[in-house]
Amino acid sequence: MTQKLHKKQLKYESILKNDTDIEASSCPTMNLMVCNYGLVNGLSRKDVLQVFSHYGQVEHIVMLPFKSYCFVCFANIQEAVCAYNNINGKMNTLPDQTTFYLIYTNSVPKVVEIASELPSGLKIIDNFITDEEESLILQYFKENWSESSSMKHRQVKHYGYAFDYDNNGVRHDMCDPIPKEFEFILNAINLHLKWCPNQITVNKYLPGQGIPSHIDTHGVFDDYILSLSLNSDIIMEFRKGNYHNSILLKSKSLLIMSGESRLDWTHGITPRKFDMFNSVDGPDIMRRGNRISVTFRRVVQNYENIEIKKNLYEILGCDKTTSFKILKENYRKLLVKLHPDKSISSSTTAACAELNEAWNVLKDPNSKKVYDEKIEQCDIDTVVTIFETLIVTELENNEDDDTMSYRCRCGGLFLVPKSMIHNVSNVEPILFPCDDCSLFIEVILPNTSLS
Ligand SMILES: O=C(O)CCC(=O)C(=O)O
Ligand SMILES: [Fe+2]
Ligand SMILES: [Zn+2]
Repeated sequence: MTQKLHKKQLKYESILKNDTDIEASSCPTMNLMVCNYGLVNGLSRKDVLQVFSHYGQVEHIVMLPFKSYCFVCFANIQEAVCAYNNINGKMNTLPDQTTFYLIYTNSVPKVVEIASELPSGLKIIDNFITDEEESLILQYFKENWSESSSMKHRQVKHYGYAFDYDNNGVRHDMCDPIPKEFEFILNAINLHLKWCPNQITVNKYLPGQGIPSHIDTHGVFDDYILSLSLNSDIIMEFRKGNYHNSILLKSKSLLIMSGESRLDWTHGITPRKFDMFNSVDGPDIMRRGNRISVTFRRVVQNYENIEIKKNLYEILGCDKTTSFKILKENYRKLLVKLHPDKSISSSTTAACAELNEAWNVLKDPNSKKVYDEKIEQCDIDTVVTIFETLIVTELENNEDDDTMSYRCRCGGLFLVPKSMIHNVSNVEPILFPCDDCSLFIEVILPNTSLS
């Protein structure tokens, strides 16, 4: 065995021992651990069977939620040896032509289900609409789609009120009214909940796209948040503290969040091309299709009086980090473009007033600071969940690479560029995202002062 392969093997053995308290075996057994593939990197039970059943009778397969390894048990040792010799370290016949690294183990872990109990206040009505109704709405979107906001990870369209992603509130500028084609759904919702939404957000997700974990802003929207799923099933992740429940949303189902599930739990969709779910044989994965969701909310009555209008930075074509000089330049340029002396119309007068208002707040460092804090308050609803707080020596040093890393519980990796650790004078801990899920680690730097 090459030295590199041996090193890998030792690493996998220690992960196995750490995670499951199971020992690797130096001589052949009936059990094989696939060390580098599992549910979290998209391996399904069917894939495992396809590769292994070629060499004997596969007795059972143990897939673990959020793990990048799995286990295969044969009826006898000879078959396991045959599989080991033909598969370990060699390219397999799966469409992605991956290479499995295998070790023999003394036993296999007990099957663990993916936590999927509904948080309190959450309800799902399967088949809330019929196949025909689903087709009608999909057809409507096909013919009438114009994006409201181009988001990095999905397409979005709003009706009733425009959603403002800068403060997770709503804007009072132009927005299409709720189309009459949606009326039958509004009626059905009203029949169920005696509640009528006035704002609709449509999200279009391709496989691999998602939405970060968040709580829909309290105060702006009332107690119900509903989501109708169309065209593809998906798993939505609900998190609160250490709890993490994966909830299956089938197409045509209506998700109703209220109470605790709406106010205290975050919800999000991990950007992946597949989802983990509990099949009758145990945890497995399913591939995603193109999904469209229709979110129904009700903007609270007196929200009209709350003073979060259009983002002031956006008005000036810049953001929080823009320098005073550029801010001023932008203001001048926009003013010249808009000034009512040059083109007289009520809309330019309104735009001009808006521009002056933005400039008046942002030109003064004190009022700018107050405004920045107000925006940050609003941003709190986009929750960052910290997986662990670490010091630098707890990270794995990747010798032939300029990064350090740490394994997430989902099987993904937190990558930390070495330059961030050594050349940064920052005294605050820095957050790094998992490349696979919505968690962050917080890294305490050598020169971070701990209070
Ligand atoms: O796609 C979904 O079902 C949920 C969308 C969502 O959470 C939102 O728009 O706030
Ligand atoms: Fe949401
Ligand atoms: Zn993760």
